[in-house]
Amino acid sequence: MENNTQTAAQPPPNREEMKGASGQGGLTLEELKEKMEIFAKERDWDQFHSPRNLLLAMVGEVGELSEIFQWKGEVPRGLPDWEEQEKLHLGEELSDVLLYLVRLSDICGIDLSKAALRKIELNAIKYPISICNQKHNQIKTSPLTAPVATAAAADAAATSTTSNDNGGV
Ligand SMILES: Nc1ccn([C@H]2C[C@H](O)[C@@H](COP(=O)(O)OP(=O)(O)OP(=O)(O)O)O2)c(=O)n1
Repeated sequence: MENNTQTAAQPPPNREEMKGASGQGGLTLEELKEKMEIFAKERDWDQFHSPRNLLLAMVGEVGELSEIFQWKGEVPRGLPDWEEQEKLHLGEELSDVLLYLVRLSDICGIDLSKAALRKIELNAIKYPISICNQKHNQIKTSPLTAPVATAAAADAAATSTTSNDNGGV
């Protein structure tokens, strides 16, 4: 998605208008799911929202999200040097990815809230705090020697049933 904020005929909704049914200024996944369902129904776009189409649309939006960071090098957390307009654009692309993900989950009959909570629990089992902290401390105190053997042992303990592809934890 290109930055729609410059071409939109309507002014953007204010904070009150953007509040969800929860009234907290934040939407639940369930509320997002319902909004996407209504959005598609009103336009008779249900017919296009097949699993494959939604997946491809989401991947396309991930590409657009990536373009924002492309060639920038690493950027500090909070993006302190970015213009407000760039951050607005980033929010739009993040939202496109989220909205397609929510819609894809719904169309596939997956309860995304439940699935995500379950996955967090699985992650915690796979990567126990004690082992992760132990490994980080070892790396901090002796970067060139001890970690090699002990980290391998920690990996083996943490990944006894599944592969460890988390990029270094
Ligand atoms: N068949 C469609 C088309 C769009 N959308 C919604 C979900 C996304 O949030 C947004 C995507 O709209 P566009 O396809 O127009 O993509 P962009 O907003 O990225 O615009 P562009 O591709 O012109 O940059 O609209 C949808 O639900 N179903």
